[in-house]
Amino acid sequence: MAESNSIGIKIQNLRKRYGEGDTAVDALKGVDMQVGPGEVVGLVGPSGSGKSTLLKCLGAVIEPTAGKMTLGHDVIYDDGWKIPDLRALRRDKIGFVFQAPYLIPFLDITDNVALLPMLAGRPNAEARKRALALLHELDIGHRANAMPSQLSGGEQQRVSIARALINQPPVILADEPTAPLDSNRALAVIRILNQMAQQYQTAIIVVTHDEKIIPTFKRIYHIRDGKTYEEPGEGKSFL
Ligand SMILES: Nc1ncnc2c1ncn2[C@@H]1O[C@H](COP(=O)(O)OP(=O)(O)OP(=O)(O)O)[C@@H](O)[C@H]1O
Repeated sequence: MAESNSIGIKIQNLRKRYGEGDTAVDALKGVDMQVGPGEVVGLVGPSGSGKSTLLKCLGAVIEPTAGKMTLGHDVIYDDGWKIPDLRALRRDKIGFVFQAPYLIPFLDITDNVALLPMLAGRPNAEARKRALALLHELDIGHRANAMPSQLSGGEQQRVSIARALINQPPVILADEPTAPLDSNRALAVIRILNQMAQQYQTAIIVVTHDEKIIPTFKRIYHIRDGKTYEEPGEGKSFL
């Protein structure tokens, strides 16, 4: 479990400029955001507002232009990367959940979840044991030997949440995780994300347009033209 004095995610005055000169695009114009351990917040905004750019910066997929980002206990960026091994950072400190589950079709779901710790050098048996325990927590342990194609879309998304949690990262970035799901399954995914956030003290950012889940957030960051604005959400029960 992440230690309790972790700050989750903190972003300060983050800027991202694509290109240079006349054709430069300022996609992030000084973004501030903070998500505590155990908290799930929504990030919503129109097309082109900077959502993907913000997630890619936070996920250490692209380099910001300026500002500061802290994940868990670590300042990862302060006008330059502060972590020498960005691959290890992405593998160990950040969980990703996407719109599509992107499971590996020729591995059973336990190996799909166990793959990251195996790649990090953990013994296979230990990684599979931990994966199985997580699959049980996500109510899908009874299908542990199934191949991804044998599962429904909602079940596959639960497997992808288990995969995001396997290294117990302080942060999970979820990009439209419920878009293809019907209302009940979308709310089930949000319920699971909230439970897991609490249980593992993970800070979770959910980028979404999904009207089915927006009322469930207690806090929402709106992003417009490269700037974020925080608002209380409705925090509706999703049980
Ligand atoms: N690689 C790039 N080079 C130049 N400009 C880019 C690049 N990627 C994004 N942009 C620009 O940065 C701005 C923010 O784009 P971004 O993809 O972050 O928005 P978004 O909110 O995720 O949009 P959508 O909801 O449509 O995916 C847009 O003006 C976009 O055209």
